[in-house]
This record gives sequence, structure tokens and C-alpha cells, in this order.
Amino acid sequence: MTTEQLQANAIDEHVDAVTHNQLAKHATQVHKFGGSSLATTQCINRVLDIIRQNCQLNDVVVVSANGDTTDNLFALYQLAKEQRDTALEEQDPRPLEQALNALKQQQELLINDLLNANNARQLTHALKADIEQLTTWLSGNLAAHHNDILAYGELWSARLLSALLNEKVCPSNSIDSRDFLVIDNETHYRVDSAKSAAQLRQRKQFGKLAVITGYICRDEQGHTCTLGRNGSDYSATIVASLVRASNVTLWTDVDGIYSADPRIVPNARKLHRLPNGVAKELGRLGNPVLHAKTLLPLINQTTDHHTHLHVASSFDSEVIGTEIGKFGQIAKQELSVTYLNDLLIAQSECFLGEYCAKACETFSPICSNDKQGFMVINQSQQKALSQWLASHDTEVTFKPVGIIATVGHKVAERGDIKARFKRSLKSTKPLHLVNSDNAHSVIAVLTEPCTTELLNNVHHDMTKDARHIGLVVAGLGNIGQRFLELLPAQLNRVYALENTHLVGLLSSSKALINNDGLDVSQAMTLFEQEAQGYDHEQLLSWLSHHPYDELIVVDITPSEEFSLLYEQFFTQGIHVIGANKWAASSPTAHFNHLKKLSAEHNSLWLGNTTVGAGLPINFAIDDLRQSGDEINQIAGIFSGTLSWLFETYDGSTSFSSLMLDALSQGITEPDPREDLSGRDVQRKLLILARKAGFELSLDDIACQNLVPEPLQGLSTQAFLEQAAALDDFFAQKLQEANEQNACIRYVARLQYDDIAEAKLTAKVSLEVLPATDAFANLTPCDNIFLINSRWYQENPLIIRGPGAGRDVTAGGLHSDLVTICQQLANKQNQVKIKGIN
Ligand SMILES: NC(=O)C1=CN([C@@H]2O[C@H](COP(=O)(O)OP(=O)(O)OC[C@H]3O[C@@H](n4cnc5c(N)ncnc54)[C@H](O)[C@@H]3O)[C@@H](O)[C@H]2O)C=CC1
Ligand SMILES: N[C@@H](CC=O)C(=O)O
Repeated sequence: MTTEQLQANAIDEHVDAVTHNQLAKHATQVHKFGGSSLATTQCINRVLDIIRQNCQLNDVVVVSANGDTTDNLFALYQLAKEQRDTALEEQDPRPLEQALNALKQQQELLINDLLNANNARQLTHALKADIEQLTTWLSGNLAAHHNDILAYGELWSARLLSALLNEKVCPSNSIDSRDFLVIDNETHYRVDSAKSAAQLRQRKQFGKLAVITGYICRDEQGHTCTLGRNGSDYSATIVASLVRASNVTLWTDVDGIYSADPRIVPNARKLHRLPNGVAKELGRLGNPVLHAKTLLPLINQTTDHHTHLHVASSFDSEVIGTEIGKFGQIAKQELSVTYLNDLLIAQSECFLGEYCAKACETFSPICSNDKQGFMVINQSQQKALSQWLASHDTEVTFKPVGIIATVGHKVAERGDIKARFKRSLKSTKPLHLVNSDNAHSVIAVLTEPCTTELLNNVHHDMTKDARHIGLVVAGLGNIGQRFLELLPAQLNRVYALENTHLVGLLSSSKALINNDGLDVSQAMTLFEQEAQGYDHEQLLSWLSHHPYDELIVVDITPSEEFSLLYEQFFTQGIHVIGANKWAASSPTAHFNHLKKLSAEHNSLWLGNTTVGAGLPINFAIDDLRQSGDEINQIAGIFSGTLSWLFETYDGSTSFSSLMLDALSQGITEPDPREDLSGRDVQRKLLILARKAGFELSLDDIACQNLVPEPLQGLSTQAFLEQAAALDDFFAQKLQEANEQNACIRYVARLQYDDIAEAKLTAKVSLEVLPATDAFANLTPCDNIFLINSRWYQENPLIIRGPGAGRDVTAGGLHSDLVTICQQLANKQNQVKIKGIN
């Protein structure tokens, strides 16, 4: 084994010990807080809350300097330099003294505001010593201490946060990253991982939350170095790779990565999950949050260890941010648009053919083309490139350009996306359209700077139909399975379902959830093979972090308990399609509360199958009311089961065997007593009454129970075994009706009369009807709904058709799904980000 391998093994052992610390609930995580997140007392208190809620002792916190401290230190350096360059007689020491004083006061303010008197005294003392050291450097060998001066920002920030944590949250120690992090130089920033990890291990104290300075490190000679622009993010991912963390969260002032810069494109969509390669490309092409070098340490090529990266807002820590890592197909479909201005296009024969590769190796251009002989570079590279070309004795021309690019997984290989991008640029006439080497972007080189208008237009064209909708199906019985059988064909043929993905399947005890999507054609098989036990807390926790623009739960359970989750679904903005009747027929206060919540959180709630299965009765009532009509009577046969039973029952076959037949056809409720008791019809009448604008509850609807008392308290199984006990009652009722040349039907009736004393009457009961009655001659299983209103007074509106059964109910649920997806497609979210807007 080489020394390097031995060192690497030693690190691995340490890392395993740290990551598998028995006191830790999860693997080590790194949390990095940016300058704006630590700018004021209020911000720092928010950071304390985030740490309280998200950290454990073996985690690592990496900090930037508070607010604009680094800029102020840099300004201090410049002032000192100017002073040095000024003739002695013209020197004025006051501006430097004032700036130094202001910096000191800023720190003192934070210290005194946040810490108790004792701790504040200690930190103020340390600060005083630092200011003395700063003063010495500013008046001494300035250039040699440039980085040492800048380093104070992170040093003070880490010291303060660590002291505060010790005082208020948990044991903590602050670590100066220069004591462990070693790089080769400030050009390549190559980290000596073995040495850095070993030194970090010595500094990290067991049982204390480490607060580490970002941005700064040392070179081999021991000089202070900085990690350049966005260096603290880079520090965080380096530290994560050293401790093999499972996750790094960059807590910043934006709440994620958007499909375009949300400060310029108000309709930008948040990208919840970004594949690593795409994130790197975005960083390379000007994304304001991601920087290409930050992402480098996330994948350890030797160990293949992947650290996930989260971008989240410290101003709104509850909001789901963006996760960067390794994902499946759905995340790979995401597209974004980015731009860069102030670039140069360099045209030279030297860039033709193989020389182009050499130039690219040296200059890492934004894009290049070895057939047309050009490279697009940053303006700052012009001089170096000219010199490089001069040594090759070739001519070069430079012209100012901008770029706009569409970025997404392998977009350069997707003909449809490229064609769309080209179309969106047609008014602009780009100079060139170039595929990036990794194929994750297509770059248009523009003769003029990219404007806000162009960025918004191209973004609109590229992302207008890119809302990803996750679908969770709860209840995999009779109707649930049919719903899933129909799903693959629906997803293929209905345009509105284009970006809808089945991501969850739930039975009462098991769940199968996959953010990368489930294969719809094998849904039930996958469920049987892979589903795991779950409880509602786990379900809600997953739902609160789902990575979709929208999430729809289709409730095809008969469960009251499941319907009680709607409250949390709506609070989280999740949409619900219910075949389950419990919520829509729950007590008035609860129902009104749910309606209010769903409206407040823009959650859509559809339940057309709760009454009449796939029949459009809910739509019809909604439509009448929306168009100003007033309904005063609703009546009919609302139960498919009771319709089938009473239309079929003629005494030749016993009532109980017909009931068992209806159960096996899938038209009854899972427990047929729900139908026979009249409760199912009672619920349906309540649901329609509420739709029609009446405020009432189940108790306001008189209900005749057809289940004999001795059968009422039995288990479902025992009831089915003793079902023959129903037969005498129904045989007698049938005989009595036949004697009057009539028939028996279970009817729902609601009447509103604003003159009568009891204005509203509602009941569901067994009625003896003349054989000629409209309710007496239905196809078995049909429902009939009769509505009287101001517009339908003499001649009622009638809707009739199959009101229960697998196909019509599953079909009705699909109709609800398409309706919701169509409505969501038109929903445009305007981005509102705390810290920006
Ligand atoms: N059968 C029909 O024609 C119609 C039925 N419906 C409604 O559809 C729903 C389902 O009916 P069926 O499929 O016939 O019933 P089913 O009994 O065949 O299936 C229900 C499924 O839901 C599951 N389940 C129960 N509690 C659950 C929970 N808490 N979480 C997740 N899953 C749970 C059960 O394990 C079962 O697999 C019922 O609410 C029913 O009222 C609505 C319109 C028509
Ligand atoms: N059991 C119900 C099913 C639909 O809601 C019925 O028979 O109507």
C-alpha cells in the first residue's frame, strides 16, 4: 500500500467512526450559512433556530463573514494601500481610523446584542487584540498580509456563533480552517485531502458542534489563502468531502435554484431536484447561486461517495429548497435558462482543428467551435489569450458578445428541445448555436447583450408546460386497482397529463413511494414486491418535502381516518381527489374548515365520484349555482347497490344472495351495511345539498336503516355469514308492494320551501312507488337525480345512468384528475422570495 492509500484508509476509519457515531440519529451533515444569513442580530437568531431544528452534535457548521464584513476589510486594505502610495505630507490617517472603528463597532454591536455579559466581555477582549494586530498589519508589510486581513471576517463570525451556541443551544467549538485545510495555491485550489482530513480530525471535538470558518485556508508554506469568489460555499463542500457527509445545506438568502434568475424572470419555477452535471453546467454559465467549483467535491471519484447538496433559505427555513445530486428520469427533464453578458468572442485560425482543444484546456471557454474557429471567453481572459496566441504567431479578433443558454440533462442531444430553443430565438438571430461538450446546454452567442425581455421570452417558451405533478394513490382495492389499470393509457393519450407522474401508492398498512416515479404499467406488482410499512407521521413528513410543483392525493379508501389527513394535505397545498365520502359529509364545522383551508392554500378538492360515481351530477349542480339558479328540490335514487337490488329482486332469488352478488360485482361499499343502512345515501344527499348551497349536517337528514338490529353490531365477516337474516323483512316488503301493484325503492328527498314553517326537509327511506313512477323503471344499478330549481320548475332536470361500479367510478376519478391537471397547467406562480423581493 502506498502512503497515500494508508492515509486514505486512516481517514476512512475516522470518517466511519464519526459518521456512525451511536449518538447521532443521521449521518454527518454540513450546514453553511452565508454572509446575508449572519448579517444582523435578527438573522443570527434565525440561524440559531435552524441549528436547533436541523443539527446534531456530529454535524459541522461552516460560516461566512457577517454581512459585508469582508468587503469592509477589503476597503480597509485599499485605504491603507492608498495611504501608503500618497506622499507623506498629504497623508490623512483619519479615513482609515474611521473605517477600522466602524468595523470594530459593528462587531461589538453583534457581540453585545447577542451574548451574555461574561461571554461578551471575553469576545470583546479577543476582538480588541485582533484590531491591534490589524492595525499593525495595515501600517506594516501590507501586501504580505492581504489574506490575513480578509480572514478576520470569517474568524469573528465563527467565534461569535460558536459562543452563542455554547450559551444557548449546545456545546460548540470554533475552528479556524487555516488550522487544517491545505491547498496547493490560489490558482487551482487543489486540496491536500489526506492532510486536511487528518488535521480536521484533530481539531474536531467529540460532543461539540464544530463551527468552521469558510473562505480561508492555508497553502503548503503556511500562508493564509482564500478560496476566491463564493469561497465559503466551496469550503462547505470541501469539508463535506473530508468528513464524507451525506448532505451539505447552503443556507442563503434565496430559497432554491430557479429555472431562471427570479429577480429578472418573475415566473421562474423552482427546480426542486437538479442532477449534478446539470447543476455544474448552470454554475459555469452564470447561475447566481451555484458555482462550478462548489460542486466539485460533491462526488469523490475514488470512493464514489456522493454528497447531496441542498440550497435553502435561512429567511424561510420551512420552504423546500433545491436538492442537487443523483436522480432519475423526472428530474432529468427539468429545463432552465441562463445568460451571461460582457463576454468576448475570439476568432482565430488557431482555434481550427486540434489547436482548439489546447486552447480550451488552457482557457476553459464558455463555448468554442473548432470548425468555425472561435471561442467565447470572459473579458478578463482577453490579455492572457492574446499573449498565448502571440506565442503561436496567429492573428485574433475580439468582439463583445453575450450568451443565452438552455440548460438541462443532455439537452444538446434532444432534438425537440433544441428546435424549441431555436424557435424562441428567431427574432434575435444569434451568431452561433453551440452544444456544450457535456451536452447539458445549448448556448446561443448573441451580438448584443442578453436583455431582460429576451430572457423572459425564451424562458417562457422553454418552460411554459414544465410543471411536474406528482400523483399519490391511496386505497388499492376494487376501484383503486381499476384506476391504476386505466392510468398508463390515460397518461399516454391525455395531453393535460403529460407531466404527471405516479410517485406513491398507499394501502392501509404499506406504502411505496419513489420521487423518481413508479412504472405505471407495473404499479400493483411493484407495490406487492417493494411496499414498506408506514404510519401517517412518516407519510406527512414525506409529503411536506415532495419535490414536485404540485402533488395530488387520490383517496380511494373508505377510511374516515385517512379523510382526517385532508387538513394537513390542504395546509401543505396538496390537492385531493376523493372517492371517499367521509370528508365531504363530515360535521359542518369540520367541512367548512376544510373548504376554507383548501381555498387559503390554493389546494383543489374534487370529489365528483362521491355521488353518482362517474355521472356529472356534481358538475350540473355547480353549474346551476354558478349561473345564478336556485335549487329547491333534489330527489332520486342515489345508491347503485340499492338500485341494483330492488330492480332485480322479484322474490325468486333471496335478497341476501343478491346482496352477496352485488358485493362481488364491486358496486356495494366494502361493508354492504353502509348501503343497506341508508348511510351511504344519507351522505350522498348531504354532499349534494351542500353543493346546492344548503348548510346542514347528517343529523338533519332522516334515515331509515334497513339492517335489522341484531346484524348491526357484527363484524363485516359475521354480517356476511348471517346475511340470510335479512330475507324475511324484504320478502314481506315486496309482497306488500306487489299487492298494491307497486314496487319498493330506496329514495332520497330534499325539499326547500321558504314559505313553510320547516323550510328544509330531507330524508332517505324505503318507499313504495307505483310501478309507473320515474324512479321505478331503472336499469339495475342506475342512479337517477331529479332537480327542481327556478329554471327547472315544472319540468325537472334529470340525470340518469350507472351510479356505481368499477369502470364508471375509476373513469370518474380520471375525469377529476384531468380537470385538476388542466387547472394546474394554467396556474402561474409569481416568485416571492424573502431576502430578494
Ligand atoms: N364501488 C363503487 O362503485 C364506488 C365506490 N366509491 C368509494 O370508493 C372507495 C373505495 O371503494 P372500493 O374500492 O370499492 O373499496 P375496497 O374495500 O375494495 O378498497 C378500499 C381499499 O382501501 C384500503 N384502505 C382502507 N383504509 C385505508 C387507509 N387508511 N389508507 C390507505 N388505504 C386504505 C383498503 O385496504 C382497500 O384496499 C370507498 O370510499 C367508496 O365509497 C365511490 C363511488 C363508487
Ligand atoms: N356503494 C355505493 C357505491 C358508490 O358510491 C353505491 O352502491 O352507490
